[in-house]
Amino acid sequence: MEKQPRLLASQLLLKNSLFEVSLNRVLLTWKEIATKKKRVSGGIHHPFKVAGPRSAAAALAWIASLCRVNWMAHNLASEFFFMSWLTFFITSHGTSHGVSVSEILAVRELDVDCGTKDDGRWQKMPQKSTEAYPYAFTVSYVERAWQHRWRCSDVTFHCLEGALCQQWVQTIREQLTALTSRPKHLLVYINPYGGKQQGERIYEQKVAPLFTLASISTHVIVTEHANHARDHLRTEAELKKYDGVVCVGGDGMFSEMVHGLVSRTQRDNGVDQNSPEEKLVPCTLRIGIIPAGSTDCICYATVGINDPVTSALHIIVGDAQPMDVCSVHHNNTFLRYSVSLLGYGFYGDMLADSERKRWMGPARYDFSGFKTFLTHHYYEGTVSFLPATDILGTPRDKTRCRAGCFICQHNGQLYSEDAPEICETDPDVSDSEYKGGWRVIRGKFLAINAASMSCACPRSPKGLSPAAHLADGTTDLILVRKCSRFNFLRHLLRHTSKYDQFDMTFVEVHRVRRFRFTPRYCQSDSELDLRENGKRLFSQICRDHPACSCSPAYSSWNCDGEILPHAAIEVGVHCQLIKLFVRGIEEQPVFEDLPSPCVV
Ligand SMILES: CCCCCCCCCCCCC/C=C/[C@@H](O)[C@H](COP(=O)(O)O)NC(=O)CCCCC
Ligand SMILES: Nc1ncnc2c1ncn2[C@@H]1O[C@H](COP(=O)(O)OP(=O)(O)O)[C@@H](O)[C@H]1O
Ligand SMILES: [Ca+2]
Repeated sequence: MEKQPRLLASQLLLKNSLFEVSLNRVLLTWKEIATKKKRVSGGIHHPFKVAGPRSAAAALAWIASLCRVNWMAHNLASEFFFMSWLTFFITSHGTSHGVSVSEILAVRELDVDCGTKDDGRWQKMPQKSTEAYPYAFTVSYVERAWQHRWRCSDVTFHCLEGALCQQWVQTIREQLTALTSRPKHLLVYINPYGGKQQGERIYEQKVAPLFTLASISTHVIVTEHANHARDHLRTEAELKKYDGVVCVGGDGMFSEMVHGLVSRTQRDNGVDQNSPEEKLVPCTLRIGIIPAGSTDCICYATVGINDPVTSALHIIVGDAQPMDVCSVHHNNTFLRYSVSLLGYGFYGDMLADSERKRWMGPARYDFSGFKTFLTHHYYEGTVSFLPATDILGTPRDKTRCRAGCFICQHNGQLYSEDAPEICETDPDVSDSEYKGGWRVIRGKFLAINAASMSCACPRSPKGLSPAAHLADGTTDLILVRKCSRFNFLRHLLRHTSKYDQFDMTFVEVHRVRRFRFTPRYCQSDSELDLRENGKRLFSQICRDHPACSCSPAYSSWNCDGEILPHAAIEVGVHCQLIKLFVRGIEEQPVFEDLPSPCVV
């Protein structure tokens, strides 16, 4: 015989505050909880310990037999903890599944009499359960899927009394309203031409329904030209009306958001962006990225996957992750900000070539990457940098920047205390000097890269600098000296394997706070003007042997996917200048005896 809900306990729970009830251990047993909708088929690695069925037939039988949901109000020592952790457990065959309130997306009452709403998210209740238990509500919550993906799952609760049902809904809504970090109003910019030109479709089909479910209102702008979003944010947007801004596109689109927001914040606070030494004011609005670009490095390196649904869910739950931003100057004039890659030589040349092949979509990078590899140009110049000596962590660490990173917290605190820089000298390096704490290296380089974060992306899941941190106030300066094509290929290939790309004689990596690059030959203003207009100069061919076809005098900088025509630049890191609607890459739990596939 089935157990009836313990009404006394449930009434007590709902009449009084959850606080009071938390003093008594309460277990409410609700009868016949039916459908968990949106089941994902096959290959799901569930982060919780779930003993799932092992075959499709067993899975169906198991789903059909999902029989009981127990809402448990725990007797917790800390009341605060209780408030943030109203936990529900779905029990089946002795297994349970807990969901934190902070990961509940929405709660909705169901009109059982009229049948369940069939809007693609709901499923018809079994006739037997609707007759016996005519009231129901559905809780949508975050479920972790494979490789850092998040999905929206639903669980429907049935009961005998309408009032009780409403009280549950109201109580859960109150809990959700108390989560103040969740955005309610968002300003969304869609780049219709990014990546495979799917931005609008991705937003309408995958993201907008989730924002609606979570009662987030949006103002959506489909951009009409490059820099539309940047200029709108910088000058026109009524930012006070919003809890955050969202871009649908790639790294270039994200870069527009950063430029718009950071410039607006500095202007509002009277900060001169042209001064390289100026301390910038952090932005208060968080930025969300719905990946729809070609590389999606920022999204991939902060979430662990470039998946629009996952990113939308991180926005809904109100995640926040601070991020470093580099400012780039030339002759005391502000050029750009960068959050991921600043690359001269290989990545600059590849980007310049790929811009002419935008019609190829994301494949342009493979084509231009291959072509640039074959040209094998090197560039002469001087790199000066201020090593970050007072911090935790090095670019050769085995540990990675993950959600709640201790190194970012520690180094971020150091930065805000304005600790003085101390630089030790290294007498072993023959072609480098030290000048006032700055280290100077001259040479011929195939690539000079600065990675302010790992720069992990689908092409290189560990990234350009796997141990770099999102918010530690430093950038990893990677110098790849002139070497054979074969060795350079080995270095590049190591970005895609478990081998260390820095463990090669012609590669060095330094964790720095500031750096400068000066090409061996000065660029004239006329050269710069022509480059700014996208033209490549004949005068770029080798200065020593004008008739030969060896390396040009200058490359360009790839600044988060935008080309900088100036070769001589000065770069400074601004610790935690912006915040994203992400939490950093979550550690994935280690499974013992994981059923495969495990369906939940
Ligand atoms: C022979 C195998 C070579 C494999 C090399 C893989 C190394 C990959 C490191 C990639 C770092 C990417 C850093 C991010 C750069 C983006 O900002 C930029 C613009 O992105 P988007 O706006 O989405 O177009 N993307 C690039 O510069 C392309 C890098 C692709 C490298 C092959
Ligand atoms: N409506 C538009 N038309 C043309 N270019 C645009 C538009 N909106 C944004 N852009 C520009 O497109 C470039 C690439 O955008 P992005 O979204 O990063 O795609 P991808 O990853 O494919 O490069 C960015 O530099 C951005 O400034
Ligand atoms: Ca950093």
